[in-house]
Amino acid sequence: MISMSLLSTLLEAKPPPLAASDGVHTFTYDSVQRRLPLIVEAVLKNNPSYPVELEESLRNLAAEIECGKPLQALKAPPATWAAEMAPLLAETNTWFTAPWFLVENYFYKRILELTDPVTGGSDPFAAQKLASLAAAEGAFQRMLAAKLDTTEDLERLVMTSLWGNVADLSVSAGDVLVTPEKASEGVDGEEVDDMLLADDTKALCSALIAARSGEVIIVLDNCGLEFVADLLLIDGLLRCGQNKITLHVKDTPVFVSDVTVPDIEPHLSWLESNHGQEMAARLRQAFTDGRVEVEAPTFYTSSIPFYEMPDSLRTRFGAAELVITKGDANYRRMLGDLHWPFDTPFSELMSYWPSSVAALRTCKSGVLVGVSEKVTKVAAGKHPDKWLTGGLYGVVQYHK
Ligand SMILES: O=P(O)(O)OC[C@H]1O[C@](O)(CO)[C@@H](O)[C@@H]1O
Repeated sequence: MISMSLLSTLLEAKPPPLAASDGVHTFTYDSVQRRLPLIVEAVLKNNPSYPVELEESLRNLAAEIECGKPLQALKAPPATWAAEMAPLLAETNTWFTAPWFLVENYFYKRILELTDPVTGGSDPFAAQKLASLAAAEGAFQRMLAAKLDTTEDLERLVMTSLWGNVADLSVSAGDVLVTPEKASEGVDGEEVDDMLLADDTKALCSALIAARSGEVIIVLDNCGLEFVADLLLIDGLLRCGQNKITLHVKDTPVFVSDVTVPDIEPHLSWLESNHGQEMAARLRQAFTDGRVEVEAPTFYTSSIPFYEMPDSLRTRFGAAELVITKGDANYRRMLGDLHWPFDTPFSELMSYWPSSVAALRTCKSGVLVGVSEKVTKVAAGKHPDKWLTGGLYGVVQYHK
């Protein structure tokens, strides 16, 4: 049942959004001031054929961010962006004072604004995405050895998809992360239970089984190991008789490694060249006969929170039995990227969602809900610097 009123009540005491101005020692500040310029550097390094003028304009963008200059209007803003930016421009917000979620999404629009006219719309992160896929090889072979391509044990597949989210290029500022092993360890590893701050896996798997005759929408996140792990889950669901799965991907490159439509085929071919031929054949068949479809709503490259989703998306979600969102940035969008107290109940906040919904996410930002103080204390005690933002811990959260 949709309850906007509960959310409205919670939003009356709306916590502030995360922003770099939270403090120079925060992860958020570091993300903007140091890591966004590094992402620009990685684009330059991975695109050696860019003309000198483009290199210079990208370097200027990095310099603008580093010293927290005021945000500028986008040159040809996509539909919603003019409205998203207007109040911030009116108040002369800077890279540091504007809400972090907007700043990050805006950053990728600024990159494309520079690269698209010169490259005809080539993905500036294409080389990094391919490198991350190549780096997934060892983990994928371990997943095959663990028979994840034949199991119907949804809990294992959900865990694998969750831990696939560890490998993320925007967190590592564009370098391939060195820990894809984590995803395959996550398959069976005993220590994994300790690494889950919230675990609704069983409820989610029951919901998946109950949803078999309907549609499941999966809001994808990263290319490389994460999407490979997601494909294992998708294949497993199909083998369990799932009638329809719709993949929601980004309409334009964002957060370095997020899946866009052109990224899908290289992943299927990669499976074929890496001992995953049978799985790839099953997936190709499902794409052909329409059991798997792909949609790329422009909403996902806006900075708008899910609770303000357009009616078109609300209707899409409402028609599905279950929506699964992957990754940290989608989690932040679900929660408006606000400083909610960590023990705010997930289900209460998600009461606005028009269907059942689950979040599979490793913790890579200061946004977290649905976790008791006791649990956060233990995690913070063990890994004071990393527990909240280092991708060490994960959550599987489900709202019916
Ligand atoms: O790929 P994911 O899991 O969405 O993570 C991306 C995360 O990385 C970051 O870029 C880290 O700064 C966050 O903004 C974002 O939440």
